[in-house]
Amino acid sequence: MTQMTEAKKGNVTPEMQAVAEFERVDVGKILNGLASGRIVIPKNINRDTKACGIGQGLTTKINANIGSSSKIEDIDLEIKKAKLAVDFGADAIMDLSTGPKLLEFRERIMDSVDVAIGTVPIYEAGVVTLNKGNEIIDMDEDDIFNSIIHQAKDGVDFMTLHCGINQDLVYKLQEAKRMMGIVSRGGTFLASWILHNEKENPLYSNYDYLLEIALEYDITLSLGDGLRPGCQSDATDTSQIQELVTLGTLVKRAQEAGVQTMVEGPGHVPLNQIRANMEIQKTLCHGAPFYVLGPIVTDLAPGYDHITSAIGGAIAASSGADFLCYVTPAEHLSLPSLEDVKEGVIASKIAAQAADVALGLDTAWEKEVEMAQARKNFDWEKQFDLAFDSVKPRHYRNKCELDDDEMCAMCGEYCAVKIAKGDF
Ligand SMILES: C[C@H]1O[C@@H](n2cnc3c(N)ncnc32)[C@H](O)[C@@H]1O
Ligand SMILES: Cc1ncc(COP(=O)(O)O)c(N)n1
Ligand code: MET
Ligand code: SF4
Ligand SMILES: [Zn+2]
Repeated sequence: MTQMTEAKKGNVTPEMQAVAEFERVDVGKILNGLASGRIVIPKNINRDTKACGIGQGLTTKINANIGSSSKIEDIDLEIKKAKLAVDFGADAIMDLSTGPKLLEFRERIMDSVDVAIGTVPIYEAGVVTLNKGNEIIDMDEDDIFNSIIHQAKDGVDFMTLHCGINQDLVYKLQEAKRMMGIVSRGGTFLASWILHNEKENPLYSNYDYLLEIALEYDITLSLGDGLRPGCQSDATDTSQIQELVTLGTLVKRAQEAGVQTMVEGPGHVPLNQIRANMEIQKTLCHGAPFYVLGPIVTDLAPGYDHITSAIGGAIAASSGADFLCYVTPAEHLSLPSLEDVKEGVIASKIAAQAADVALGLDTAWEKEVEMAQARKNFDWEKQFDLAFDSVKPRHYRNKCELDDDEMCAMCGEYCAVKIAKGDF
């Protein structure tokens, strides 16, 4: 049973009901969205995950990535990051750990938050192989599928699976002479495996087996973009689009099988190409929810990539993307700190809300109206309460002590809002 197979039968699950109430839409809309593959609710049958709908007509959701790397492995810090991200409004957490203790990390992280948890099982397959003293290219098909099954049993709700990066596309990429080659970690694991073993990507050749596993546990597939562009000049190139065409065929097979499916997208994309990218994805991928990383709209701001991504994310979500993967100020430089996680989540929340306002969603507009009323009424506590970050604005407000609540230190006595209040 999956949320999708139930929806196809016309059965409303408690998760569909919860999503409808949260979004304040008719449950029939959620049912139809799930049945047609335009909405997903990532929730493994083995996990008590808070229901969260992602897709057409729903508010834009955001994901925060956390996890260890081979250079930094601190479980308590990663758990703090996961909790902080959820406190600041992350709808999902991806554990992207690749440190030697990744198995223990995933278990502890899954226990510490109740939002949907995503992973990239090929990382586990790779790290387990390395831990045995072998190279990543020595993985066999069983290693890959065993990681997927193991994580499915453990309750992982959605999985990034780079099913579209097949042998043909890897050879074509060698001819294409891209500026940045491959920047996807899972994508490089598989591409180098394909080249060295001269074999087809098992996630592509054994896709039907993958669908069987997903169906059994209700794993939401997040079809990975192994060939996403890693710089502005690689965006929307032949390799990226060829992979998307392949992903479109895989989406259709998953939807027919009753497996919930999203598609992952770029990456690094010039602002003027974002809308077209979203439209092409929706068309080629049969309306499946689109989960984008950024997009980063200029590569000249390392240290500020939460901003380059929020700009791209706002355009993306207002033109069709449904799920934004946060990017932190540490992107391209290091593992994020707690402060970086907070900034990444807030930047994504800004992008999501900006898009939802542009899309005319009632729930988004109501909050905007409430904030305007609080500003007009000089209700500072209400403003802090409505803010994505309630600490920072309070700190600014308190920097200058004022004996009058009806102004701030910007205009002081000449506060326009105060002067206008009686007359307008
Ligand atoms: C694909 C995306 O995942 C991010 N990413 C990869 N590994 C981690 C990690 N351990 N913690 C946080 N983010 C990570 C990259 O920075 C990129 O933005
Ligand atoms: C939106 C999105 N895209 C991709 C990945 C996986 O990362 P990678 O492809 O580098 O393994 C991810 N976690 N989220
Ligand atoms: C180019 S470094 C890898 C992560 C990167 N930001 C990306 O687009 O996927
Ligand atoms: S430069 Fe850093 S972020 Fe980019 S792929 Fe290499 S290790 Fe990952
Ligand atoms: Zn990048």
